[in-house]
This record gives sequence, C-alpha cells and structure tokens, in this order.
Amino acid sequence: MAGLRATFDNTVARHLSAVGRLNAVRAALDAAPPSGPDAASVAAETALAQRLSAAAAALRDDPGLVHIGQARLHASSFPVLVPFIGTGHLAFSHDSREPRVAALMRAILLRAMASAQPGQLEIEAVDAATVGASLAALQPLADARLMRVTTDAAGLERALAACEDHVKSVLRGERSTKLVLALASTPELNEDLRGRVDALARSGVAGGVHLLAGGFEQLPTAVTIQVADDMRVGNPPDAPIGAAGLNAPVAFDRPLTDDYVRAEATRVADRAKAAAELRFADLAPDRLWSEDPSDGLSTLAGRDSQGVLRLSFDDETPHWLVGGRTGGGKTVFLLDILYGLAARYSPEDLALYLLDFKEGVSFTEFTPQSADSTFIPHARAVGVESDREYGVAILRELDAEMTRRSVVMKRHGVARYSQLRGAESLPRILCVVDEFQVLFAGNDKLAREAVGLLENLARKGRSYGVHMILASQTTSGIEALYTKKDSIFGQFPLRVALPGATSVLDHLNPAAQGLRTGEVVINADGGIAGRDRKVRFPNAHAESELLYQLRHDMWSARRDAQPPTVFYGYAAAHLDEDPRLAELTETPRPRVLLGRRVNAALDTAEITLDNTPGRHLSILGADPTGAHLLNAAAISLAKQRPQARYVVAALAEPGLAQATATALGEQAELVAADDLATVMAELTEAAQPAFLIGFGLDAANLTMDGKKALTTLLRTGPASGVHLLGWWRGLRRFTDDIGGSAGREDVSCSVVLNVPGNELMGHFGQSVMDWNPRPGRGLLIDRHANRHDLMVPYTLRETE
Ligand SMILES: Nc1ncnc2c1ncn2[C@@H]1O[C@H](COP(=O)(O)OP(=O)(O)OP(=O)(O)O)[C@@H](O)[C@H]1O
Repeated sequence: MAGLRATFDNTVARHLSAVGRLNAVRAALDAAPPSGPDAASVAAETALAQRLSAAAAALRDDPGLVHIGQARLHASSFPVLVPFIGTGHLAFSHDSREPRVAALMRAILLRAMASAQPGQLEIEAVDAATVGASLAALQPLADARLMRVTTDAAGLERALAACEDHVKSVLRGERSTKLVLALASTPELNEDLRGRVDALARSGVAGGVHLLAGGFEQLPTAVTIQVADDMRVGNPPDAPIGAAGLNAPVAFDRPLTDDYVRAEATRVADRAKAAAELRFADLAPDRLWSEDPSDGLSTLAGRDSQGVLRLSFDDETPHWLVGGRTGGGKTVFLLDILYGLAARYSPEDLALYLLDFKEGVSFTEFTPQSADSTFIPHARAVGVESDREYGVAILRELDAEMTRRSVVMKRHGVARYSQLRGAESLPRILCVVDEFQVLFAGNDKLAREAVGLLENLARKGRSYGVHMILASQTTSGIEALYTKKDSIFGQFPLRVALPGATSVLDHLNPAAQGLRTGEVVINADGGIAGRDRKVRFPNAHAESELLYQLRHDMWSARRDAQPPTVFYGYAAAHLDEDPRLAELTETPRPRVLLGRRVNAALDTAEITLDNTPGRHLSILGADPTGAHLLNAAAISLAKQRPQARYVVAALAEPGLAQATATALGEQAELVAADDLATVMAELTEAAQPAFLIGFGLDAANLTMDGKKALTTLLRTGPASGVHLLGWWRGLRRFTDDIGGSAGREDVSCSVVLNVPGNELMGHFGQSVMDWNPRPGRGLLIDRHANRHDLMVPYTLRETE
C-alpha cells in the first residue's frame, strides 16, 4: 500500500511539475506577438528564446523529458523538451515509415534506456510496417533482452498482454519497474486492439507503462507530435493546460547515425548485463553457517531485472527437477546452489549426498584430492561416475534414514521435521542425483527398486527433512521419470530449465526456448506456462579462486566433520588401502579380503574360511583380474594363518602366481601342473591347515583320479582347515570339475568376473540373472549367507 501511495504521490508531483513547465513555455509564447518580424518583436522573441533555451538547458538532464528538436520563433529558436518516462506518453501523427519519426523514436528509446537505472526499464516494440527495420540499430538492446521487437499481429497482442500484466503487477505493488510500449508501426488495429492501446494509455502511467506511439493522431493523455513539413507539438487532449499545443514549428534534431545508435545501444546493453549479474561472491552470506534450517533450506539462484531470486527446499518446493542439454551449465548451476547452501547452513544442519553417473556433472569438487586434501564438510557420500548399484545403495540408506527419523519423531510426538528441530537437531538432507535416468537403465530388478525408493523419498521426504534434486540432460531422462511413475513427477514442483531443456517445463510452456548460457528459467508451479522467472546465474567456474577460498574456509571451520565416503566409479581398489588389512591377526577362521563392496559404506568384500563345508573360493571368468584376486586373498590369509601350508599352482598368469608365492614367503610351495592331483590328495590326507591357491585351474589336465582328488578335497578339506582358492577362466570347466550340480554346495563362495548372468543361472540360480559383467567389477556370491554383492576387486597397481 505504501508503495502504491509513494508511486501515486510521485506521479502527481511529476505531473504537476511538467504542467508547470509547459504552462511557463505557453505563457512565454502567448506573450510573444503572433507575427510581424518588426525589430521590437524580433528582440522580444530573441530574449524569450534565450530564456527558454536556458530553462531547457537546466532541464536537459531530467530523464523524464525528451528532447525532440528546436522550436523556431521567427528569427530565434529554443529546444523543445516533452515529458515522457514517469509522466506521460508520446504519440506521432505518422508511424515509423516516416524517417523522421523513426529516427526520433530510436533516439528517444535509446535515451530512455541509457538514463534508466539498470533493470528498471524494458521495451516492448512493435514495428509491422518496416518489419523491424526502423528499430534495427537498437538490436544490441534486443540481444541483451532489454527490448523485444515484434513485427506482426500476434506479436502486437503478446506485447499488449505483457504491458497489461505489467500494469497489473505495478498496481498490485509487486513491481516498480517501467515498461515502454513502442508502437513504431502497428498492423491494422481493430476496435478491440485499439481499445486495449487506449486503455493502456489511460492506466499506463500509474502502472509504469509509457507509450511511444507512431501513427496515432489521438491517444489518451499523450502529447501528440504532428509531423508535417513543420512539426508541431500538441498537449494531451484532456490535460488541464488546454488543447492549443505549442504553437511553433519544431525542427527535428539531426538524426543520430545508425552507427552511433548501435554503439550506444551496445554500451547500454553491456552495462545492463553487468548490473543484472549475480556474482559468485554474492552467493555466500556475510557470516558462514548463520542460517537456521528448521523451516527449510534456501539460497540464491540468480538475478533478473526484478532482483535476486531465492529458492528453497521446504514444504512447498521439497524437491527440484533440473534439465538442460550437455554444456548448458548444469554443473555450474548445481555448484552455485550447493556452495550457496553449504555456506549458509552448518554441516550439523545440512548433509549432502551427491551422485553422478558417467555422462554428466562431476562432484569431485566436494571430495579430498591428492593435490588438495580439503573437502566440503557437509558431504557425507559422493559418487563420482557411480555404478547404478551405488546410487541405489545411497537411496536405500536415505530411505532407512527416513524410517529412523519417523521413530524419533513418534517418540517426540511430532509429525514434521520443523517441529522435531525443537527436540533434536538432525540435519536436513539434500540428495543430488545427476543423470538420474541411469538408475532406470536396464529396466531390471535394480531399476524397479530405484523407482520405488525415489517415489518413497519424493513423497515422504518433506516430512523428514529429506530433499532431492534430480537432474538430467536428456528428454528421455526426464520422461523416464514420468513413464516410471507419474506420481513421482508431481512431487517435483520446482522446475529448473537450463538451455536445451525440453521436458522439464510443461509441454505447452515455451519459456525455456532460446535460453543462453548462464540463463535459467525457474518455475515453482510444476512448469506451467506463465509462472516462469528467467534469471542469470553466476559462473562458478569463472571464479575458481573464490570457490577454492570458500571450500577452504568451510573446511577450516568443520569441527569434527569427517571426509565423505567417496566412490570413484573409474578407480581401481587396492588391498594395501584397506584399513582392515592392518587389523588382521592370527585366527583359525581367517577372512579373505577380496575387494571393496559397492554399497553405501563401501566396506570390504570378504569371505570367512571356517571349518564348515563348502568354504572354498572359486573365481570365474577369463578376466585376468582373477589372478589379482588370488594374490590379495593369499596375502590376507598369510597374516591370519602364518603357520599354514600354502601351495601355489601356476597354470595361468605365471608372473603373478610367482609373485604371490614370493609374497607368501618361505612356507609357500609352487606346484607343477602334473603334480597337482598328487598334492591335492596329499593335502586332504594330511588334514593340516593348508591353502591351495590355483591360478588357471581350468588348465589342469586332471585324470579321473585327479578329479576325484579335487572333489574329495572340496568336500572334506574345510573340516581340517584345508581350503581351495581357485581361478577357473571358464564356468563350464569349473562346474565339470566340481562334479556338476552334485558338487554345487561344495564351493560356497565365488567371485564372478566376466561371465554374464544368464549363463550363471544354471549353477547359481535366478537371483544372479541380472549380473552384467563390466571391467573392474566382480560379483561376490556367498551361498551360505545367501547374498551376492557387487564389488571392485582388489588389483595390484601396474607398477607392482
Ligand atoms: N552462469 C554462467 N555464465 C557464463 N558462462 C557459463 C555459466 N554457466 C556455465 N557457463 C559456461 O558454459 C559451459 C558449460 O557449463 P557446464 O560445464 O556447467 O555445463 P554442463 O551442462 O554441466 O555440461 P556437461 O554436462 O557437458 O558437463 C562452461 O564453459 C561454463 O563456463
């Protein structure tokens, strides 16, 4: 209300001032003799013209007045200023087909834009008769989105609608910016359109809209400029100063050259662009971690002419959906948001779970690196080029966290996260999944689980302070969500459309068309048309020093925040990095460390070799990783069973087999292929703790006796501490060697490498059907524990 009153008062004051000025001009002119260039009247006119010139000079810098030319009074002349922005409208009797009108309009628009505060003025222009040519020199303003030029009837309608919206929002006190409707030349105006133009003219000044209208003899409350050989300026017909107008011919100013107009327009556009920019430095608050997450998380997303846009994760907009083509700025936008949030909320109040898959954003930024061991202390888990399994594991973790929170909330008798904050300060959780559609790839059991988890998180997350950003660069990615379960889509009211986004907004909403790098459309109404705000967001990449500084500041203030668990999908895993290795001590129930499990904890993939039947390990598949696994297994065993006998059969990868024997030390024996059967029988017979480590057992040329020695060892060995760890490069040979399905339970642990799931089912059952072999991954199957885990097998470094 106060805003409206101030605007009204201001308008009245300006109006009165303009009236005063015009009356002064009129009085001076009326005082001059109407004609007769006698000496006395020439002297009087000259004096008058001088006074008017002085007055005009004093007013020249008033941005509300525009200079249109020199009025001639017989032998003298004075500048003519007419009120415009903030006070009234200007109409010309001719449209922009008249070159003098076109030139004057260009000059007036340029001056108006140049003297407006950045972001305070926009131009809607219509030029049908010259198809935009009369305003072409102002193109830099159009490029900078300060001016929109349309050339047809549909464009005129849209421009009128934009002006009407503008008036309404100014009258409602929602904005105070100005809009110029420049009708350089209009298509044929029917009664309805003409009525709308008149209505805008009548309400426009109070509503912040000013008309610059070519081809209008009459326009409510406008000063009309009659273009004839000698131009005359008329008053608004209903203005209190009368209808006589300025009774003097006015010579137009010499037109500005197109080059000059273009250069000035470029300068104005650049200035506006710089002023509309939100800097990365503006994202962080003055004081780190000073905001309270009880009612939601919020941060700055960008800026437009209306000012800065703040976005939230709260009950209204609990989750966001982000789309944009590759190179559209998704990484930068997400960095802006995540750094903005991390700078506002402490790690006790905000926990980040960040997942990226191969084709999109990388969250390495948040993790400790070899060159820089700092990290963002809010990050709890980060998946860089993750496997789907890791993504689903994190979603499971978050789902379990919601269950935990529901128990805590019940205990405190509250139903919402915000109420819980009074009793317990659990952090709000933000989980970002970039290229989330990867989770659905394959349409298998894992995909179905992912859909179920996402739906649950989307539906219930807001109550438990768990929020999500799902991002995708492809239409099919976004549509995948819709086709999976449209109920998920509805849980994402906040849509973020970056350049190239096609299906994030409603399909009838064209707002994301033509977006440029650094621009984003935000729509908090599920993407419906008309609820968009287009802002520019800071380029975090261009401010790497600030980024570095902020990360270091947060890291220094981290208190006891631990580094995140990080899963680098592309990285190999090594036994010597496993903290468990150092903890191993002598035991009759040794654990075999094999790799890193691809789960939320990223813990060790291991099996225990105790004396229950079947405790042997088979490694299956031609992938040479099999040899590396045997090496890791042997080294972990040697620490726990130093007194046992170790026999190494080097039937494949002899170099690694030899290196393994060497690593085992003195107690290791290498056995030749021909002696294998004998040694197996001997180990079974001796019934002393022993491990047979077979590299390439498929190459063993076993006779019937040899096969028997093997199956006997498998069946009876574990009871006396005799275990086989063998690598078969083919599944068929392995199943034959163990006696087919009859021997199935005799080897209860396996690591499958490059053997596809459909081939495994015969031996391992339906549950392994979806196993999809890929480099650097294995499937650890423990029949006794009835589990199978995806793992990254331990391998030796290339230099080892
Ligand atoms: N706000 C911005 N202002 C100016 N340039 C920007 C802005 N945001 C991004 N860019 C530029 O656009 C390019 C692409 O940005 P970004 O890496 O974020 O895209 P992306 O969509 O994540 O692409 P990809 O998926 O291929 O990694 C970068 O060179 C970046 O500097």
